[in-house]
Amino acid sequence: MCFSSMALASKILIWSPGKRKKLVYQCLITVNSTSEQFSPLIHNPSFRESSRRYEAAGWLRKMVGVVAAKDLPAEPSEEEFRLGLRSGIILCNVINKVQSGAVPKVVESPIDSAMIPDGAPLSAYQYFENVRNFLVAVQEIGLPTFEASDLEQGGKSSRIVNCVLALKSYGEWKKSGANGVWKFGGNLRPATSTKSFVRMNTEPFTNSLSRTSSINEKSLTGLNNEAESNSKMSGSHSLSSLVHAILSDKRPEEVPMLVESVLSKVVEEFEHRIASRGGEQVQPKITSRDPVSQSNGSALKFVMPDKKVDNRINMVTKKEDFIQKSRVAEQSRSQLLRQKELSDQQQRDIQELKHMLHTTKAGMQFIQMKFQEEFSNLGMHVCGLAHAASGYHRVLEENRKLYNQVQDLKGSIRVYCRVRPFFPGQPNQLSTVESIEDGTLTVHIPSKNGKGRKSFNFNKVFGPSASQAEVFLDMQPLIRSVLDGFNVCIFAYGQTGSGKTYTMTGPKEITEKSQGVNYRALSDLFLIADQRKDTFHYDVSVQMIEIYNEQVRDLLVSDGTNKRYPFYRSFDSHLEVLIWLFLS
Ligand SMILES: Nc1ncnc2c1ncn2[C@@H]1O[C@H](COP(=O)(O)OP(=O)(O)OP(=O)(O)O)[C@@H](O)[C@H]1O
Repeated sequence: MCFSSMALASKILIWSPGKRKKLVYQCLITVNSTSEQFSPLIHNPSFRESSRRYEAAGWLRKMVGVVAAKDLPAEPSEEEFRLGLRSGIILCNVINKVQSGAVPKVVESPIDSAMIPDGAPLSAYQYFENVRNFLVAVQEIGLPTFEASDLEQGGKSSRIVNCVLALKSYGEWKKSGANGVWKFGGNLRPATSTKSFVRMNTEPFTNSLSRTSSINEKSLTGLNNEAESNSKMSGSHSLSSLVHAILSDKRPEEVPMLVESVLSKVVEEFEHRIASRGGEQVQPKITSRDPVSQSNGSALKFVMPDKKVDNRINMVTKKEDFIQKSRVAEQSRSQLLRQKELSDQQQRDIQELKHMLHTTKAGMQFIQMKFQEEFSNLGMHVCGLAHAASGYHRVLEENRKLYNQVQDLKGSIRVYCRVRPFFPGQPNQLSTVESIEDGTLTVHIPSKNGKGRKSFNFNKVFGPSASQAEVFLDMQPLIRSVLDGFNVCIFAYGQTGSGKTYTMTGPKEITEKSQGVNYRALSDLFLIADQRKDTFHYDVSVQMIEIYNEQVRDLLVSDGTNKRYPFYRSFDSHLEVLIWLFLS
């Protein structure tokens, strides 16, 4: 086979939604061929290099036309060659002519790249898209590649030349009908670089991978079968040989799909291995026992740069672990901080509560002590009161006895005299009352020649100016004796119109001031009964009778049928008793 080496590369994007993290693993599969050496075209190195460069430049100019290739001289120096191709436009346009659509989009810069001094930064689009897409396309076809840095100052133009001549050879082979096995006789050097190229705009690329997977499965199966038979034939396990043997009779359009399907298998394997890293340490190497090679039946064997891949995976894993650990540590640190703050706050609260409890306890003890003190004082007061009450009752009893003794001493029968004033209309008439001195009333008797007079003694004599209140004041002590169990009788007598009713009841229109003895006596009795209600209970009843013509009549009988009282008492006929009070 013609290739001394072939580099296949792909970038695997693994989306880990749980960790919200995008991990990019780069996988390089280098397939080393059996060392098949090709004879150099020309033994003089410098001549050989320049003639090859001229050949490459001439072919490129021919392919794009001299106008488009104005920056690329026909026989360029190494620098001219490099500068002419630096923008990647010529390379992309040429490869598109060799294989239509190899670079889907060529970025044409309005800036003249020739005007850009060497070392000046090119447009990012030109640099990354054009050159990179060209290199990806070259890889996909299976041609030798170069480094993007080879287009910069100090880069190796020989690798660019080699790539261009390989592209030329491939183009001529296709033009001739793609019969037989395509051979390239260029001076190829093994691709030692581990750099890979990824077509810009990776999304469509990955979409195409998934879209063509079913087709590629079939192709891959066929590829494996063919590879197996080829490997038997050659007796070698060179993947390069096998791949090229298979690719040789494939149409160029199918090649990228086949390569993609191989890469998709690699991606699956990597995903599988990355996933299996969660539970156990990674099985580092993809060998012939790995699922990819086994499922393919596997004459197709990938000899991977396991150590590098594993190292990178380990590094990424370690980095992940480190990030994860530092995040966990950060979280636990902040959690600890929060817990500490919470704990401090709780400690402060506890101290405050303890202080409050202590204060409340002291307050309660003080209140309890005060309460006990007041309780004992109250007990003493109650005892004193009880003692005083018993003493009071004793004193009250003595007082009552003394009071009633005084009443007795004053006389159990008392006689009072009240002189009525003249009626209105008799102011000029002479009064028979000569004088009133204490209990003595002196009256004039005209029949005895102006000398006739007579004195009468009473307990007390009330003159015409005496008020109702003054009259009652002398009777009040006797009425109060009723509440101590003494019987009292008050009655009035006198001739008609002398003022009995007025004294005992009051005038026709009674006011508080003109109330007579009956009203005042009853009010006084009820007042004292109310004052003594906690000590004594009194029942009060009233009876009103009339004695007239030696007949006693009950004045409170409402139906009037039996007004006559059932008993008779003999009174002097000239006495008229208005009110008989029974008080108990
Ligand atoms: N101290 C007094 N001050 C003013 N007016 C009085 C006084 N005493 C009696 N009177 C008046 O004298 C009149 C006769 O009094 P009263 O009716 O009390 O006499 P009496 O003795 O009850 O008569 P009788 O025996 O006919 O019932 C009444 O108009 C009364 O208002």
